[in-house]
Amino acid sequence: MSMVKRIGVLTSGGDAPGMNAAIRAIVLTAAHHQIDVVGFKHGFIGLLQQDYQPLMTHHVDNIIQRGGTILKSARCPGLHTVEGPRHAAATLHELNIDALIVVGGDGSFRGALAIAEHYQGQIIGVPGTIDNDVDGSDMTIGYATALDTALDAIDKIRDTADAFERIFLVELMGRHSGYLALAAGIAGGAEQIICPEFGPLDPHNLQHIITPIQHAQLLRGKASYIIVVAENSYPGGSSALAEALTNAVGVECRACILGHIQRGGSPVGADRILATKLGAFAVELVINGEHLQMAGEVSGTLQGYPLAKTGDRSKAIDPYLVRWQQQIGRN
Ligand SMILES: Nc1ncnc2c1ncn2[C@@H]1O[C@H](COP(=O)(O)OP(=O)(O)OP(=O)(O)O)[C@@H](O)[C@H]1O
Ligand SMILES: O=P(O)(O)OC[C@H]1O[C@](O)(CO)[C@@H](O)[C@@H]1O
Repeated sequence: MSMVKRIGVLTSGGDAPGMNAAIRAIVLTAAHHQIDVVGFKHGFIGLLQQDYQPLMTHHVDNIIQRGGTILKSARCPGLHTVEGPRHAAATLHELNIDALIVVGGDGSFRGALAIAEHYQGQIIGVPGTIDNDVDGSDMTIGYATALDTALDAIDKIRDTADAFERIFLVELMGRHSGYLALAAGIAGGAEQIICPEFGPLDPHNLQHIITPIQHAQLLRGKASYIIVVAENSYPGGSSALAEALTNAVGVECRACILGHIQRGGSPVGADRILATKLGAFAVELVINGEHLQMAGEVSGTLQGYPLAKTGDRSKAIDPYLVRWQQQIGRN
């Protein structure tokens, strides 16, 4: 039997579809190994405010299909203070938590590392963010669902863009990464994709965006034209870019910002499976005595990955898709 008696779990940062499935897998796997689970509410805030609840198997009935997170999530400025991580570790010691599992993005893992400076127990991460910008796992929990949500919206925008023969800019989330924008742009048949990995946009030189639009107009006449734009790609966002392009091209451009719609909804099958595997594997990492590792899946194989390296940004957006998009002159 495992020496670990009690595990803490929390969800932190932007919520992602599949976080509930991960919580469920953690609770069910822990129960199988006779390990108790305590869920901390609202991310790290639950550690600072001792806001928690025991998680029994019946608490995770009927949640695998639900978006959001039953534990709630939050960003926790308190953890950035000198006292915050010390305080969080004190809560874990006081409640006899042998290991903490943090479900979130690389920011949450930085928070976990700060707590580890003061905590005697084990810490394991599970990558949950729609941004897919975490090193050490091909996919993060929530990304597949967010991609499908974005596609559903892009397909609908195409209908109205087509009817009005308009240029649309569709802004997708991703903070500072273009995984979602590239994938949704390709799968949505976008005419152009703009994301941070293609280099910063200079508001005074938009010719490389304008020229392909003009070419398309020459070839096809007036027709729908969709540009998928990752957030933070242009000062003032896609609305400002739409205005700049309207002035430059002389065709009315509209911006559509999908925003938090991308974070919601029932997780697709791929996210439920990934979350189940990574949640279960995180508990196994704990039982095996691992510490400061993230449960990841690379090329179909579950593996631990150092938490400290998860934010290194070494996982590039798909180079094959980037090259193809460039070859066909659509970025
Ligand atoms: N350097 C740090 N030191 C201490 N705590 C941190 C640090 N970076 C992040 N955190 C904690 O982790 C929380 C979540 O981080 P962040 O807002 O970057 O989201 P994330 O986990 O990267 O997820 P997502 O990118 O999907 O929103 C922060 O609100 C903060 O409490
Ligand atoms: O909901 P908030 O705090 O505005 O965060 C938005 C950010 O969170 C993310 O959705 C990640 O979860 C980013 O893509 C986005 O930049």
